[in-house]
Formats: sequence, structure tokens, C-alpha cells
Amino acid sequence: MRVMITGVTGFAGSYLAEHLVDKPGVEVYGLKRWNSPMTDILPVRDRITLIDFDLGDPHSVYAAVREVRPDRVFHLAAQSYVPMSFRAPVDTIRANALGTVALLEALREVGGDPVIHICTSSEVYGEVPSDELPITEATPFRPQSPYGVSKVAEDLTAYQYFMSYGMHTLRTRSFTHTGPRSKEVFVAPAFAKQIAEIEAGLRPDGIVKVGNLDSTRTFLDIRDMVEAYWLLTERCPAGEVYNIAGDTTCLVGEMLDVLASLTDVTVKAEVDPALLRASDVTRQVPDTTKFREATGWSPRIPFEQTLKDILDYWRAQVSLRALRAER
Ligand SMILES: C[C@H]1O[C@H](OP(=O)(O)OP(=O)(O)OC[C@H]2O[C@@H](n3cnc4c(=O)[nH]c(N)nc43)[C@H](O)[C@@H]2O)[C@@H](O)[C@@H](O)C1=O
Repeated sequence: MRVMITGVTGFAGSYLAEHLVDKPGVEVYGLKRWNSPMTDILPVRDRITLIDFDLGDPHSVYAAVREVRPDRVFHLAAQSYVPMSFRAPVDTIRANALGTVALLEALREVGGDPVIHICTSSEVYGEVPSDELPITEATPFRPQSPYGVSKVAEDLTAYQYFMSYGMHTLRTRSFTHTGPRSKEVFVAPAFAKQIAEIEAGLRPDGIVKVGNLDSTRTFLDIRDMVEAYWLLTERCPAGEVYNIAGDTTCLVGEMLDVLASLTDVTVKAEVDPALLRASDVTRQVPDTTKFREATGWSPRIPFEQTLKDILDYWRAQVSLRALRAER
């Protein structure tokens, strides 16, 4: 089976590749931008076929799809950082929304009836009123960022290709997922990196810069998420949409408390106004019953273990950077 992953050098794409390389009969084709850094993000790079493409260029998307002729597609390439989408809305919507249209058009033209996972986000729901929680797949779209809008477009496009052409699209509205190797622009690695720097003596004031600590997130380990994506394509009927999320719902401030409990140094949080958003989604409380019933999936990695692994990853990164600086 030929499995194509777009965005294979991204956080989710690299973990999915790692998850799939040992599955019998699976050949992994990873699509990446020609200049994507791969230093430590893609440990299985020698076990997959890498293909350069650019989501912004429909010709390159078509050429890659024609080369692979995939049986399964995981579309994980995206501009995924919400604050960046406020600064670069056109680029975010172009890459995410138009990139998805380009991919689906290429798949339609090449044919072969692949199973296609289009990865959208809990950000499509935006800020949901408290009396409408938990968020089900029937909760209305109220996106609060250009990123959220781009993901609504991806979601509806995947639905339209199923309805119009009978293509085997599946959509996930993926809630927060994190783990080692996630970029430090996201909240858990941002906090973990700063704690590792305090431990290494690089932040003598012991201050961790934070944004909005009163935001609720439901955390899932990336390694559980990629298993969910695989089961989605194994077990779910065409055209469906699913929320996928972890079991741990807490305030971002509580997540920082757990991280702080994993170190011996004293951690002081200080709000950096630059980390506050024009509008923030603060009530991310999902109902994932539909996906769990369809697949039997449930998360295996405890929240504290995920945070420990993230902190250890940043401890290693911080010492590596210090070593390089010494040379
Ligand atoms: C599902 C969804 O998940 C992710 O989007 P996100 O939820 O915006 O992720 P984040 O880690 O940037 O923020 C989480 C929350 O934490 C608050 N927060 C506080 N202090 C800091 C802070 O220092 N840094 C950051 N980044 N956030 C902070 C921040 O205001 C927000 O309320 C992406 O993968 C996205 O692609 C996606 O689809």
C-alpha cells in the first residue's frame, strides 16, 4: 500500500511517518518543501521516499500525486500557528485552503480512489458559548482567526469532493496535540524550553514568559494522535467527520503547574503582552464519542508522561545548543 503524507517534515507528519514505517506492506512517501529542515525532526528519513513539492504550486502538487499514485493520503501540510495567521492571513488561507483544493484536484485527476484524510482543527469551532459545551461535530463553525477560517474551508472542501465526486475523503477536527519535537511557538514546548533554560542557568531570574494562562485546552500526545489518524483511514466510512482529542482538559496555567512540578528550579510566570492574541479560543472542551465508538481508539500516554518527554526533549536541545555555542 502506497501511503502519501504531505508535510512529512512537520510535527504530525514526522510522527505519522515513524508510526507507519514498520507496518507490513506500507510504503511511505513523504512530501516536503525542498528547503524544509530535517535535522532531528524526521528520524525515519532514510526509510521513506521523500518528494519535494510546494503546496502553493498546483503543478508541483499534481506532479507529486502522479508520481506516488497513493492508496492513502494524509494531508498534514499546513501553516499551523494561529498567531502567525493574524499577521499573514492571505498566506495562511492560500496555503491551507487553496493548497487543499490543489491536492484534491490532483487526486481527482490522477484517480485510483485513495482514502484521503484532510486534517482540520478544533479552531473551526472558535469560541463556543459555555452552554453549548462539550463541542460535538454538530457544533456550528465560529472561527476566530484566519487559521480557523482556512480550516473551515479545508473541511468544507473535503466534504464537497465527497458529495460531488464520491471521493473517499475523511475529515478530522483535531484538538490540541503535543509532544517532543513540537516547535517552541506552541504553548507546552514554549514553557518547557524556558524551564530547561532556567535549569541550565540561562534565565537567572527564573521567569517564564507566558500569554493567556486562563485558556482551556484538552491535551493529547502526538503519538496517540497519529494512531488515531491511521485507525481513521482503516475503519471509518467515506465522507465522515470526527473530533479527535485527548482526555486531559485543563487551563494552560494548570499545564504550566504540572511542568513546574517536574523540575527542582523555581518557576515564576510573567505575562508577556506580545503573547496575547487579538482573539483567543479559551473553551476547548470536546466530545469525541463519535470517533471513539467508530474506531475503538482511546489515548494511551498519560498527560504527565507527555509533559516529561517534552521537558526532556528541551533539556537535550538546550544542552546541545550550549555545546555548539562553546565550539
Ligand atoms: C488545535 C490547534 O492547536 C494549536 O493551536 P493553539 O491552541 O492556538 O495552540 P498554542 O499552543 O499556540 O496555544 C494554546 C493556548 O495557550 C495560550 N498561551 C498562553 N501562553 C502561551 C505562550 O507562551 N505561547 C503560546 N503559543 N500560547 C500560549 C494561547 O493563548 C492559547 O489559548 C495548533 O496546533 C493549531 O494548528 C491547531 O489546530
